[in-house]
Amino acid sequence: MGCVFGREARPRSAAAAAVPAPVAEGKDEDDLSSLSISKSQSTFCNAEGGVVALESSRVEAEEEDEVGSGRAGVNGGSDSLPQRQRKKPNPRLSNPAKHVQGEQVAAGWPGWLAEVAGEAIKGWIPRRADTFQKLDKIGQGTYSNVYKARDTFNGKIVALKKVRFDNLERESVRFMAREILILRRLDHPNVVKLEGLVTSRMSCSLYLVFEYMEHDLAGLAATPGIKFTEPQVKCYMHQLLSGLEHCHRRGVLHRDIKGSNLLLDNSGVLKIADFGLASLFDPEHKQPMTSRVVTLWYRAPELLLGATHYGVGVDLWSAGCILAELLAGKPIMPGRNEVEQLHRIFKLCGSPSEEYWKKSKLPHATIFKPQKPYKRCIAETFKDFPSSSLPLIETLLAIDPAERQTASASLKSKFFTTEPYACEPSSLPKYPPSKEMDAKIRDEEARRVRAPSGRFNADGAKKTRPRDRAPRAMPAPEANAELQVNIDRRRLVTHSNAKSKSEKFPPPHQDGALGFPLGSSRYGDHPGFDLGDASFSGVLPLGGAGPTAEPADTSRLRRKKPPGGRERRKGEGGGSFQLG
Ligand SMILES: Nc1ncnc2c1ncn2[C@@H]1O[C@H](COP(=O)(O)OP(=O)(O)OP(=O)(O)O)[C@@H](O)[C@H]1O
Repeated sequence: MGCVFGREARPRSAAAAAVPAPVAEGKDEDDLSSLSISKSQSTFCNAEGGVVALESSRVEAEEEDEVGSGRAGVNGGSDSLPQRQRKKPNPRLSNPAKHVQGEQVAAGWPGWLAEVAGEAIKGWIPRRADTFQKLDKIGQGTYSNVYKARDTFNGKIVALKKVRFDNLERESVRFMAREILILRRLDHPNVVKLEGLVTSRMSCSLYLVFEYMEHDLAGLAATPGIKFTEPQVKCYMHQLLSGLEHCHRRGVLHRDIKGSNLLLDNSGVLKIADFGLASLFDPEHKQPMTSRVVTLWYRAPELLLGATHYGVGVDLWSAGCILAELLAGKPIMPGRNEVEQLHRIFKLCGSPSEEYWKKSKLPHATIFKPQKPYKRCIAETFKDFPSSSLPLIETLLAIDPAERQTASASLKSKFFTTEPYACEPSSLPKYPPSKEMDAKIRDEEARRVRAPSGRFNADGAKKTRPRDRAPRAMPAPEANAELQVNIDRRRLVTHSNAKSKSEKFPPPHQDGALGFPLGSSRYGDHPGFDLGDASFSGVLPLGGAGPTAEPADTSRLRRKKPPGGRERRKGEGGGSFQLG
């Protein structure tokens, strides 16, 4: 598909004349070989010696000034940013001047990208597409496909995340630019590294180049026969919290911590990935943010209650859910919708104190406040967990985000300082491929094998009962709710449909984990939560409650399926093929 967005910016510099037009207009976007760029542009965009290196060393110096703190307040607590960092312009809003755009186009970037996302690509040069050999499709996200590929320069295996811009809306491009800017800010062994970008002037897609990671924690945890020991859980959690500590120190909230976004390589190293929902935050200069983030099962109560000023606590809540999930062997609060999710939270963690209801002034407090308070029962529920894990779970799953520990403080907790200690990542077992996608394929395969003896739908497909399906966490229904165009679009949708927020989630029959009882955990059984409690009668408010509390983002959802139908599954599509 050719570009329909914007005009190709005319290079102004003399160097621009040396940049030939690409030859690939109209070719299949999936085919990297269709992109052709001149030799003069073939420098790898890993311009670590340029802007990235400068940024990196500056932030590093700032990070050293940081003092890890104690509590994660609703606006980031004491995990605050140093003064110098705060003075930087908001990269979400700034874009280089026109002459810089011209230079970027001269360097090989497409005009549509330089025009809208100039700040994100600043100092980088696009990598030639034909220097990668695509090997396999390894993942599918809400707005991207992820491929395993070989870098033909050095033979290194990488992951290429292809972001499509089907209709090339500026806001979608800006949104992706935010992810790139955030990734460029981060540099830590437990955070996935953006190694470069691949694009062409005419193609309407962009490839993000990442180091390749063999597994993700959700896939691994769902692999039959894999049970994590206490030292292994400590090892994963230590890495997760170290990565989060780094993100938070650099002013980044991830806002979608869950197992499938925690990637693992064959040496046992865990890296936080998928910064598509991440946001920059500055506790000193509060900006309202959307509360419609984080996959439901890992979503903090303040978000469910509509908070628009929140901080690092939202990621730490998710980390608490993951810790308990790793020990329990299954998700601990698999709610079907926001009402049920909040109910599960209150039943396990207790309902908020009167003081919290008063001080927090959360938008949905009046709707969700239970008629009678719930008592906290984490210790009883998880009585068979290792005892040193309980204080950490207690603090990470604190209802009041001000009482939730920061990542830095969590890393100093008894959980990590008492025996048995975390094992070394390199001592973790070597697992077969185990992405969440592999787990889904395995489930589908198992269903297919069972199909002959089962009942069939009218269309001949085997009916599946909820308990046949593997648990699957529902992603946040929106991604870029802070972007005005999406806010406006959602307002329109809201007013025309007048649907409740929960209706935007996949209906119950699409979710395999519904009513999943909390039983038979690795560390003993704990009761499922009875949801038939008359004292909790939350009704979700209708949309239109304000710009940051709107229903599903349509642009991100729309991108979920590529035009033209069925996705190739892992292993399909003919093995290795040369791209260039
Ligand atoms: N560096 C990597 N190495 C290997 N696999 C990866 C890598 N990055 C992503 N993947 C795989 O691709 C999947 C989708 O990637 P990612 O989560 O970044 O995309 P997304 O479109 O932002 O997804 P989501 O819908 O979850 O927001 C991941 O769950 C993972 O299995």
